[in-house]
Amino acid sequence: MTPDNHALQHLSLTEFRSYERLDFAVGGQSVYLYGPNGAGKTNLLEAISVLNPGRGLRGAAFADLGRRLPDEAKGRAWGVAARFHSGEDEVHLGTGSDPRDITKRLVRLDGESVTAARLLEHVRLIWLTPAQDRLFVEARTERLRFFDRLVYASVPSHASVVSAYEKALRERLRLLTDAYARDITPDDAWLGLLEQKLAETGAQMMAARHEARDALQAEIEAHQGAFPKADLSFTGDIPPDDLLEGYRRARGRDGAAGRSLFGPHRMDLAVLHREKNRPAADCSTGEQKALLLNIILGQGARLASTQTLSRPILLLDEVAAHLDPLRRHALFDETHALGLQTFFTGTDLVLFDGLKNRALGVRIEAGQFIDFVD
Ligand SMILES: Nc1ncnc2c1ncn2[C@@H]1O[C@H](COP(=O)(O)OP(=O)(O)OP(=O)(O)O)[C@@H](O)[C@H]1O
Repeated sequence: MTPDNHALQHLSLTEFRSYERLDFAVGGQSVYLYGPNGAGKTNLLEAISVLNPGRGLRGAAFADLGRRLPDEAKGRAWGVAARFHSGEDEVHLGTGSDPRDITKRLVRLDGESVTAARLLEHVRLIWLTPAQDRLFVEARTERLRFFDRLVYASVPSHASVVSAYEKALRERLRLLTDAYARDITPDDAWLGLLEQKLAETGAQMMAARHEARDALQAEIEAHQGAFPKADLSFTGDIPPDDLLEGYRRARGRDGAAGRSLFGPHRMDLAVLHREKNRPAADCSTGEQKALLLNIILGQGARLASTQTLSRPILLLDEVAAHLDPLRRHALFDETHALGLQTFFTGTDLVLFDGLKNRALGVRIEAGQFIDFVD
């Protein structure tokens, strides 16, 4: 396979999880990592996943990512560095512990300190992990977070809009609960400003979610794959013009409840198994996984079709083992046809038969690369 120009070429880890040091010449290829439980396969995917804003694919705090020996109380300072080819240029990205505050991380782009949001200009990530197997049955906030991640892969500003919204929401709630506890009237001018900000960012947030949903659904329609089609919609949608008044009216209730009960943060992603006409939550475990893959591949197609230099990266942790051979091969074919740089993990080499000559195979044992299979 010829290395792709716009893909991840090289990855280095320093004191990251179980890896003291790792230099991996990815060469722009798709990769399958195989080896026994606890070998360090997911840790490697997690290292790639921190090349985006927010937490990585395990949702772990940054302080927990550093290598920690059994007798050490806390993790060491860690770092992940990656080299991409973008067109004619090489791009060097790095992220790791902030020495001033281990709970934070620093991000570098070609040696310069930048905000984490800048990573989205160069790395477009999608991931699917065993933790997401329960996505359709767990709390609404997890589904929304999952969907927001799909949104900001194509609309990078969505990440900062969501965080500005959440910050204003927290401030407003603090004012309201404080006023409620002390039985006083909250500062109207201050609340008004916060609600103005909520209405503005809330409207932007909803618009971006709808746009992403429409684009994703269009890809799902266009795609004749082996996975069942998902119909995506939202519940809890609010007309943007009603936002400001809605927050104002919810003040008393929110202060008393200690929760923000009104706003687009309470939206939910509804997913229907089209063929069965059944909500995803009522589908079998295998069907739910297949629906998720339909969504993930739709997202892959959506990102692959947009004109940017970087090739989307797909991280699929322990996905291959859960599919029957027909679907597994379909997954290999589809990710390859979409031109995604995919990282698969699994315990057995035999799972990846269908990837011969299309991906680089790496055997991992106890945090060491043991063997390469081309
Ligand atoms: N901060 C850390 N420092 C040192 N080791 C760690 C740290 N965090 C996790 N580990 C260890 O990393 C090892 C590898 O974990 P990982 O999840 O990558 O395994 P895996 O190969 O994906 O296994 P499985 O097939 O069971 O999913 C585990 O034994 C875990 O205890």
